[in-house]
Amino acid sequence: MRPPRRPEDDRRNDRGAHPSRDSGPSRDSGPSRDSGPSRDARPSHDDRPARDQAAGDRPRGARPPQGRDRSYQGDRDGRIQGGKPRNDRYRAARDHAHEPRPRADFREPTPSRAIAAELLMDVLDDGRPLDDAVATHPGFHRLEPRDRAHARMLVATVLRRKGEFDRLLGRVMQRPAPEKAMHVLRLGLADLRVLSTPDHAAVDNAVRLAQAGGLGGLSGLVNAVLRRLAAEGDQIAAAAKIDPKRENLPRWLRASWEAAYGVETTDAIAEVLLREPPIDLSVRNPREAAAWAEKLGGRAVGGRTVRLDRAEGGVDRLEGYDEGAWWVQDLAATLPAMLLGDVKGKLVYDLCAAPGGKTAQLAAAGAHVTAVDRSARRMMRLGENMARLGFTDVTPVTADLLEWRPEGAADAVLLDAPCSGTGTLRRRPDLAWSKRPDQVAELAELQEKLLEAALKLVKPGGVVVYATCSLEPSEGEDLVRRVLDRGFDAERVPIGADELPARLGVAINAAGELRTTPALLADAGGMDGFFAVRLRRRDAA
Ligand SMILES: C[S@@+](CC[C@H](N)C(=O)[O-])C[C@H]1O[C@@H](n2cnc3c(N)ncnc32)[C@H](O)[C@@H]1O
Repeated sequence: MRPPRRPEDDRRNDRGAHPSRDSGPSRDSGPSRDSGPSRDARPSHDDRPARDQAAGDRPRGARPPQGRDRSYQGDRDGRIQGGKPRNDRYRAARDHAHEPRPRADFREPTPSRAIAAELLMDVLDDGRPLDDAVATHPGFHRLEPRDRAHARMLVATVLRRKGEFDRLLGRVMQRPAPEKAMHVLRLGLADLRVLSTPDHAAVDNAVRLAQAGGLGGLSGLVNAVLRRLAAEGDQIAAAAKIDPKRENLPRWLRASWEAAYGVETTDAIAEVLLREPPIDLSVRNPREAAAWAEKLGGRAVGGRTVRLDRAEGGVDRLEGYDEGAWWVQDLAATLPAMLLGDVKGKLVYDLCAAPGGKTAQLAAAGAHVTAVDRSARRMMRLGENMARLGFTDVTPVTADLLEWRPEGAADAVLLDAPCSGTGTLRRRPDLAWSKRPDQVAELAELQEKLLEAALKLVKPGGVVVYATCSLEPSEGEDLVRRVLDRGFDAERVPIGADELPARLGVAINAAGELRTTPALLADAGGMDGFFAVRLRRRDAA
């Protein structure tokens, strides 16, 4: 079913803040999962070597570029079709992943669409993380806030629906168009099928966009394809059994989730991933969550979260931002720090801490926090965030956890390990098309080492909470089992439902670990997929 049309000719999405993790330097591009406690509107660059970044937790890794001439079909498993061998192209993209490249691929028909098309080229063709592409696109930042939000919404919609759109296009096109034209068509479908733009405006905009992109020779094709899909899209989708929740995940990801969670839950997750997520704010004083919800026109969910549908003009324009009353953090991302229990007055090592969402939680709870991260750039953000929030009892350390040797052990440790981020696809839909299974395996190796290092940094009898924002068991449940089976001097301390906010007890698995998925509390807007386990280092004999 298509959503009802809105009457405006060229509907601009009016969500002021598009939540995405570290989503670029404008204040109207809000952050998300644990984008850290600032307005979080900065590029998610970090300064690790390119190779590590590619394997890192955040969308650092350039995906294998897919070539502008890639076919519109058959890329759901991320395979490259034709062109240079994948590794060369991947390496090339990775080496240049952080270079801002001025785009001038499209002259503007409507500025937000031209920029959306260029961002799609950055992300899907050149393998750049969306947040980075947005952060470094000069034209994007020259747009009015409303147009920026619209451009982001268009890009996110295409990234969320790419599988479905490509199948639809495949039903009506005899052969693939050049990839640049495919982006124009995908944007047209975003308008037509999701964003409720009236048919004639959607088609017209796409034709003008094609012309503006030097694709004038294909404007007839764009016109014909989109007109046909405007008129018959629903019937064509039904006849071809194109089900959005089944089409929009790469095959390997779907297979991984079906194996871990079953088909029904995977469908439910996929369904949530189609929707724009809410903006979650963590309130400094959890007792004030309801009051802040009322002030900001949101609703209180979980322990300390205020959930907003939108933030007109950006989160940093909201009341409470300047005074540091809250920070942006997905509801699920608030849970791992809660598992440390009462940390007041304790020395806590927050490992892999930047940009500081969990550091802020620990500091707000009265812990003496040492926040360690190897990324100088992200640590700078952590420093800014702590300054805005007024937390003075945080000691920042820029260091590689695998080499860090503090003077003493901590009372408690939180390790929020770098991961594939597949739990955060609601806010970072580009990850679906950039992550690959071999990267997940590489990350699991790193996570194991980091967990072993973390266990050595807590006093005997102290607890370590290990967390990732991944839905892959290889970065969560399986990894912990492996580490414990190897005879590590640690044991799980099962999580109790009474330690979690209401309705989240269901997220505790049989081993007493936390496993959230985006389908949890779907009726209230869902949450990121997170894994967390609490381990106690055994007392020395
Ligand atoms: C999931 S993010 C942390 C998010 C953060 N805990 C928060 O709540 O805002 C993972 C972090 O791990 C850091 N990291 C990756 N490898 C590391 C290592 N070997 N040593 C220290 N930090 C590392 C990355 O720089 C990144 O900031």
